[in-house]
Amino acid sequence: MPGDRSDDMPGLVVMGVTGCGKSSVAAALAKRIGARLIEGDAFHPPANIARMSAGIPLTDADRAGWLDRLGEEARACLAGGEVPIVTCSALRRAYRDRLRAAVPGIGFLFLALDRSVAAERVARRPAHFMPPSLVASQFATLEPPFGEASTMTLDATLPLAAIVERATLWWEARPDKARGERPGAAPARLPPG
Ligand SMILES: Nc1ncnc2c1ncn2[C@@H]1O[C@H](COP(=O)(O)OP(=O)(O)O)[C@@H](O)[C@H]1O
Ligand SMILES: O=C(O)[C@H](O)[C@@H](O)[C@H](O)[C@H](O)COP(=O)(O)O
Repeated sequence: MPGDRSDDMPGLVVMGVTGCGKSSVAAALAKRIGARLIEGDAFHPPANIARMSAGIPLTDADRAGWLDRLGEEARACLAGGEVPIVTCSALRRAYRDRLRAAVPGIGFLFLALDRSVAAERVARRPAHFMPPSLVASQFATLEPPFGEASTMTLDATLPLAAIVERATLWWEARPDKARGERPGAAPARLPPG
C-alpha cells in the first residue's frame, strides 16, 4: 500500500484499531532504527483503563488528555535528541491532528486489518485490558488516514518482519533524511504493495 511523505518526519506514530499490532511493530521498529518507544497504553490515566476494562469505549474527552500526554512525551523525546515512536490508536483525524499540533510533521504508520482478524487477535491476547467487545466500537470510530500527509498504510496481517522492513524503508526515505544526512541521495525505493 502506498505511503505519502510530503512532510519531514521527526518521529512516528504507529496507529490502528486494537489488536492491529501497534505494540509489536513499534517495539521492533524502534529497535531496528534506534528510536525510543513510547507505549501509549502506559500513559492512560487509571480511569481510562477502568472504562476499557469494563467494556466501555473511550469518549473524545477521555482521549484528549491522553493524546496531549503522548504529544508531550514525543516532544520531550525529540528535545533530548531521540526519535520517538509512539503507539496510539489515533483512530480519528482530529486525534491525529492533535498529535500533529504537538509534533509538526510526525508520521503515521497505519496497520490495516479487518475486524474478524482484530477480534481473533484480541480474544487470543493474554492479560490485556482491552476486551474483545470493544473491537466493534474501534472500527466504528476509525477514520483511516488515507490522503493525509506523512502517512503509510501497511497490511497488518503481513509477517511482523515484513512490516518492520517496509516501515524501515519508508522511514529511511523521509525528506529530512534525504536532505540532511545523505545530501543529494535519492530516496530509497519503496517495495510494491
Ligand atoms: N504481524 C502480525 N502477525 C500476526 N500476529 C501479530 C502481528 N502483529 C501482532 N500480532 C499479534 O496480535 C496481537 C495484538 O498485537 P499488539 O501488538 O498487542 O496490537 P495492538 O498494540 O495494536 O493492540 C498480539 O498477540 C500479537 O502477538
Ligand atoms: O492495545 C490496544 O489494545 C489498544 O488499541 C490500545 O493501544 C489503546 O489504548 C486503546 O485502543 C484505547 O484507546 P482508543 O479507544 O482511543 O483506541
